[in-house]
Amino acid sequence: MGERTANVHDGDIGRTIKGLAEVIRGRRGASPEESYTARLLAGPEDKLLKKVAEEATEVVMACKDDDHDHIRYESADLVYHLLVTLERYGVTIEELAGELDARHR
Ligand SMILES: N=c1c2ncn([C@@H]3O[C@H](COP(=O)(O)OP(=O)(O)OP(=O)(O)O)[C@@H](O)[C@H]3O)c2ncn1[C@@H]1O[C@H](COP(=O)(O)O)[C@@H](O)[C@H]1O
Repeated sequence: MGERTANVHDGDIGRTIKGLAEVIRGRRGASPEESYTARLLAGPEDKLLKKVAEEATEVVMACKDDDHDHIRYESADLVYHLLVTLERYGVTIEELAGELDARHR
């Protein structure tokens, strides 16, 4: 975990998530040898779905340890794998935002 550190951020999570989703979309058709994301998008469905479950479990375990940095790190892994999942199954980031917005308006 230590090789990646938290950056101070301007708080525009929407821009960050959208940018990452665009990078992930751009990996469709990329070389699986060169891109982990391309492997998740084009490889066995179960490989991706197991990663989502595994990363969610890691977030839970970090919470049980009350380990702030680890929670942040594992949550980033989970969000990334969730975004890859949305891309693979054709759910856009705009649809996700619409779903969330509809719940608090
Ligand atoms: N945000 C991420 C990101 N978060 C986590 N990961 C990868 O997710 C994997 C999770 O780590 P694990 O230790 O659980 O798994 P592993 O042992 O490495 O791999 P497997 O067990 O799944 O085979 C690691 O390989 C991480 O590098 C990510 N890989 C890519 N991205 C983003 O995706 C972009 C495209 O990356 P490529 O995949 O290189 O095209 C990058 O620029 C990043 O912005």
